[in-house]
Amino acid sequence: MATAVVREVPELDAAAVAEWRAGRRPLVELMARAQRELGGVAGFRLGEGPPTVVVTDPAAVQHVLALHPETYAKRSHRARMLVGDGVLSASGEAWRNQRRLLQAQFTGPGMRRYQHRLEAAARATAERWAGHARTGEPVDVGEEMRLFALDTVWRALTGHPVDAATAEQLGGVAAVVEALPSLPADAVEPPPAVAADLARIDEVAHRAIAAARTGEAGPDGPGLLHLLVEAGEERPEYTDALIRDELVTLLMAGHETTASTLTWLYLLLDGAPEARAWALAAGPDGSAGRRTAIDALASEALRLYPSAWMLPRRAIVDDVLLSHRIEAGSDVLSCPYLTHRDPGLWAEPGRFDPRRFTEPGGRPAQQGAYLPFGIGARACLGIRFAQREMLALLELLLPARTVAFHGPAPAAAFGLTVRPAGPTPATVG
Ligand code: HEM
Repeated sequence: MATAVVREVPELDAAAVAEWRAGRRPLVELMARAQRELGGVAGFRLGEGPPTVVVTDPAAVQHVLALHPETYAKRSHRARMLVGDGVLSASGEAWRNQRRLLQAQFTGPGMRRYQHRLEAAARATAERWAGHARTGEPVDVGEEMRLFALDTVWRALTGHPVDAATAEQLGGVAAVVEALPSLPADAVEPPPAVAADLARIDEVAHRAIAAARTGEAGPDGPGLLHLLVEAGEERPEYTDALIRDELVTLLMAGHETTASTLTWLYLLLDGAPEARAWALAAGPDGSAGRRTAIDALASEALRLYPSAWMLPRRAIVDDVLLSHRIEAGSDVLSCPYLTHRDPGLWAEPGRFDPRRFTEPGGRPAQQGAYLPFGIGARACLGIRFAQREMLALLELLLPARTVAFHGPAPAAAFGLTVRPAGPTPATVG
């Protein structure tokens, strides 16, 4: 039987890495160069030890994330400062149990319970935008979307709409998410500004936990937080610390991502007004045709700007990945952002065209070629939640309101998520 030849991962040379370091450019640029020059499994060395491996080939992405999660362990070192032992960063048996408890809330009957809360949050935003349109006062679209996404997840968690003071305090989540990637990899203590934000977030979390324990359920019935508090009554592992971590995890994973996707979508529509017209022409209000088209708008925004643009893992044993030798200890970085823009997979990858998601053959058939929500056991827990909340909002806003940005779209900032690097002021019409 023929044995496949196993070779080393091709690597950028030290000069390329030194040039990148000297330019103080974001990591995504070095990753993009590795992919461009060396292909879908490519490496570079950032220090002593094994190389960092960038994985963009769909079959390799599938291997790492979906087929061999036990070989490629999730690495959430920096995120842990914010989300502690929550389901996003937990591992092994603890992760399995935590995921099982939450999973039911995000599928079938659980999701049905939250549907009208998503819709209520969407209506509240649509009403606010109607006010902005009347007064003509400028809005920051990114901030508006953050408020919407926060309100949605807060209603799911607590049963109550988010109040202004809580929303203000939780602004720290965005600040922490922004600050974390620039901390040294071995940082144990957060710097003072991050520590202050974390303290404010903790205060909100502990207040919400106390309210879930003693207070009344919200007007929409109990929230997900009540479920966690109840779990704490029966299962010793659900301490207040873990309930806090789970709450902050859901707040972070569940609002930064959706908010930046919606903001990117509006920025992209600004450059492609025909796409909005196409979606509105796909069917009347509330029709299946309109919904499919709106989903396609969101899918295409997530192709160009997948909020979780990089999915880091660490090889915990030696492996062979598409005939490349992977050494135990290597950082293996899947990168939906680069896979989604690979010209070998996508026609005219830089162009915003939602029809890719509605027309036959519009997108690559390979698994692993499109993964804004990740793939495999650690894929996003909130896929349906995110899709439904975005649909609920866009069904109301797209036909009713126009958005005129006051300047060109900001560049992308690649932190834990990919966000617009600056404010996004606009007038709503
Ligand atoms: C457009 C919006 C969203 C995007 C693009 C997104 C993307 C992702 C991705 C790519 C992962 C996998 C990370 C990895 O493999 O390392 C993930 C995990 C996760 N997401 Fe989302 N997400 C979104 C919205 C949400 C929402 C609304 C929630 C909850 C309300 C949520 C909760 C989670 C959780 C808890 C995990 C960790 C799952 C685990 O490790 O078992 N996400 N998300």
